[in-house]
Amino acid sequence: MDLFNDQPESQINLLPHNGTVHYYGALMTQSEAHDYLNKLLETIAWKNDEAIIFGKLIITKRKVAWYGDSRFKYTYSNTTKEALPWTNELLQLKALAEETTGETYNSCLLNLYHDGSEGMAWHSDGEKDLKKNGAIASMSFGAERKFAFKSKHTKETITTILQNGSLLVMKDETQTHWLHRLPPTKLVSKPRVNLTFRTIVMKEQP
Ligand SMILES: O=C(O)CCC(=O)C(=O)O
Ligand SMILES: [Fe+2]
Repeated sequence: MDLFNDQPESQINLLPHNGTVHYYGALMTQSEAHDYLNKLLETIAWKNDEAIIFGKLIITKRKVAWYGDSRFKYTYSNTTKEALPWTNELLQLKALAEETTGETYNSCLLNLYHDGSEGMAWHSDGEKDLKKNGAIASMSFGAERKFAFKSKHTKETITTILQNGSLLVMKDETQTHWLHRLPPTKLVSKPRVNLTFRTIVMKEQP
């Protein structure tokens, strides 16, 4: 809480217009967050990500994993992934994200950045399998990294720092009007794991 502002940090919208982003800061002690980082590094089925960009198969250094309520299929960057069943830690963290944000989620995309040389380029999470304007809850473990938003219209940018054990939520029209990215940095040599809890819309799945 800031002395000159009686709103708790989590109620402040980081975006000036056309979307809502709340940052809750760390939801647990640094040592609890560290234990989660180690557990996630050990128990998640990490794989290098594959994307088809301009018809070319790209394999990223960053690792990813995809978990969900049932064996959801999820398509992004022209590749389709099938969700694995929740682990104990993911169920605990999903419950914490749901309780804190007052929303529910049915799936989680995980990213492992081995060090600051790995990041994620400007994008928005507007895939058609996602609930339109649904909340996306982003939890971070390990190295602190900068996270940035850029308006698709005015190009203004907003930057924040995602701490170990922290939660940020993006909702309303954020994905329609803003891009976000995780910039690479030479200042970070430790790993970071990010979890984004999402809502996939149930469709007829083969
Ligand atoms: O690592 C992060 O904080 C962002 C991840 C992200 O934007 C995504 O998975 O869509
Ligand atoms: Fe994203």
